[in-house]
Amino acid sequence: MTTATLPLKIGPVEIRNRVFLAPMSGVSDLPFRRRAWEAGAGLVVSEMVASAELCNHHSESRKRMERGDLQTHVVQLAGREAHWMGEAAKIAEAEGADIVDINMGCPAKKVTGGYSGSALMRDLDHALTLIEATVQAVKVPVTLKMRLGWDHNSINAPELARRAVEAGVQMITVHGRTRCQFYTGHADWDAIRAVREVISVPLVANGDVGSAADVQEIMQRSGADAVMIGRAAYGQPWLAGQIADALRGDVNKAAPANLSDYVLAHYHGMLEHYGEKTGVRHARKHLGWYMERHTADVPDTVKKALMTSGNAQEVSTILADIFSGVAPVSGNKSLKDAA
Ligand SMILES: Cc1cc2nc3c(=O)[nH]c(=O)nc-3n(C[C@H](O)[C@H](O)[C@H](O)COP(=O)(O)O)c2cc1C
Repeated sequence: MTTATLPLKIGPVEIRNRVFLAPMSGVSDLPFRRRAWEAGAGLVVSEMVASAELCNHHSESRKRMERGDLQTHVVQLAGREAHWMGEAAKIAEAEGADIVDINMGCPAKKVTGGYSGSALMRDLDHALTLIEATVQAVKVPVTLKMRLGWDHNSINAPELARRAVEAGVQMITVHGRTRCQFYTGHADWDAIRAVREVISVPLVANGDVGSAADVQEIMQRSGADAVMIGRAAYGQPWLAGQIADALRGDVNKAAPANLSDYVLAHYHGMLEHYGEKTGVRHARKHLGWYMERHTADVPDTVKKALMTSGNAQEVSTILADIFSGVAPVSGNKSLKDAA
């Protein structure tokens, strides 16, 4: 038993344990979050939703923030203008968000080029206008996810976290890399502690966590209250729940007993969520990750058929073939983006 298995409160929201699934654009859609939640993740967070697009009725933005039957729903917003952040937060709250999270960590040029995501860490006064607008717009708790800073010469996560909490933010997540590192090197778990020292609201540590031992170590080194897991969950959406089980000393109930049924259910969940045409394409990266993680000897011709077929029935048949009798492998490595 470690603190990672204890419940946590964010405002009025009860969080059942402290091992969370990270928001991942193009990955943590509703079908994936549902899998992670059912396996016992303490919290799951939507893909980032662009605030201006959401306000301008983009159907894709709505889809990214669907709640489905999730018990606790966190919608992450990205943006660069206070007005749109406030308006988008109101929409998210009206659509059932229990928590609104703000993204100040995304390093993608498409996002930072628009002065949102981690680019906001270069101008904290401006970042604060977005935070204040979001906090003032909604009654639900607002949380914030960030990196350590823009680069190693500008580590300002502690200052941003302190100012955000003063403005009313109720939980801070820190990915232990700078924006300029993108995903290179190793996340600096010790550096997150500087944020711990200036805030008393829950702190979530993130970056390169893939096992129960990692969870214990990052919490100990950073002083964080909880942990967020991203890429290590590729091909094993149950990972956060499995780690929470392990830390509780429970028999592992999170990993699927039958991988073939599990992958097929995830696949059909994606087809239902996106519609068949988009779903077939969107599912490919997940199917690639399942294969990479759990199978060793799938012939290239079969892989190719799986990754190129536009026929959902054909793909289902191949999947049943590949995964029947295969036992899930618990791995702690972060797989590369297949997309
Ligand atoms: C494909 C991908 C998409 C991501 N999308 C988001 C996002 O929408 N919002 C966000 O705050 N972070 C996003 N991240 C960052 C992750 O939440 C996390 O901070 C990062 O991957 C480090 O954690 P990890 O080492 O456990 O993967 C994304 C990361 C990846 C790999």
